[in-house]
Amino acid sequence: MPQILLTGGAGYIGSHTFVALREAGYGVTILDDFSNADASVIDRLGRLTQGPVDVVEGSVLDRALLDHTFAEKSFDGVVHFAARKAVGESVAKPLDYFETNITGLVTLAQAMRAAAVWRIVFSSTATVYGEPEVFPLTENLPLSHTSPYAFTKLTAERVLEQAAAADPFTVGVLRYFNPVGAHPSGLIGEDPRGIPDNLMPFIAKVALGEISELQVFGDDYDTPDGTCWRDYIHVMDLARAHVLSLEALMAGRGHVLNVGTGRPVSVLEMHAAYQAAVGRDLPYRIVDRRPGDVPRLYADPARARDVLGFSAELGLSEMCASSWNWVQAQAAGWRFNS
Ligand SMILES: O=c1ccn([C@@H]2O[C@H](COP(=O)(O)OP(=O)(O)O[C@H]3O[C@H](CO)[C@H](O)[C@H](O)[C@H]3O)[C@@H](O)[C@H]2O)c(=O)[nH]1
Repeated sequence: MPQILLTGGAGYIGSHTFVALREAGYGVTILDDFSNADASVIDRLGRLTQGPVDVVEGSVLDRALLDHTFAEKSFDGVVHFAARKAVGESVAKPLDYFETNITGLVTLAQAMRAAAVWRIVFSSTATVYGEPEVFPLTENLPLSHTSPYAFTKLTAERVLEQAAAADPFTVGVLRYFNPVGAHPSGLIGEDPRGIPDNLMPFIAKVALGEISELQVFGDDYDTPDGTCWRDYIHVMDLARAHVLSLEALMAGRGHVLNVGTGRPVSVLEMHAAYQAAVGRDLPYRIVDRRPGDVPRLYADPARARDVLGFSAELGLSEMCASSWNWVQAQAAGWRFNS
């Protein structure tokens, strides 16, 4: 059984990828410092995969811990999620983002090099395309950054590219578009702390009655209904893309790929789909544009299909239904009773 080190494996995308990897027959060890994840996720992963969950608690900045972890087990590859991911926070605390997202990656890559573990799947983001003007987005477009967060992801991509030019790393870079939804069991999902920044968790809180209304940030964009277009991808599809990415790395094929559906969805379309999943109207109000938002962002998913055989299978209704299932399960309090 191939063994994978999954950094950030207790987080939102990491936890779903844990399940997908276990179901695909991989042995998985999670490395997580639980700075943005609840420790109860581990029990739930155990329930979902009906087995023990190997966890190392700590940071990718801890070189001694990484060396110890790589010495304990012979790993065939690493899937690296552990990072900070809030764009707004990155503007306020850029150095924290550089430390975790860039120094963390370099420390991990150094430890991998020392242990001769050469395969890595890296979590990147569509924000590396900056403020694009050509759509859909193909991987060969020029890259830029409009926030410290985007800078860290772009820099990390380049760190890996240059490391792979010198040492035998095989690298899979996955540029996620907008991950949403949850595992159909309702046992794992996105668990943002405090008031969410992102659209779907925000609508979910409106549906739960925790927030009175959705604020739609601008309806005067150059899109059919005036609200921004994004490429939302179900986290279950995204998790599956990581398994396929690892398989390609095992076959010696590095890659840089968009992971999206290629189908843009407006804010109002997402709101309507969530209402349909919930079965009642959810209040919203149009407010001013949010600074920094780009009107359109959606993938050309062709390369991921050609290179990995990956296509997103789940649509907007499954994204909304699974999110609603998850937030209701959480609200019902099972997480405290499990
Ligand atoms: O309360 C809200 C929240 C969001 N939106 C709108 O919904 C759309 C999606 O916003 P999100 O915050 O959910 O997602 P973003 O596309 O802004 O950003 C996300 O996707 C990016 C890549 O596309 C980065 O990865 C980033 O980290 C991640 O938060 C935007 O038009 C935004 O203005 C609202 O109208 N109201």
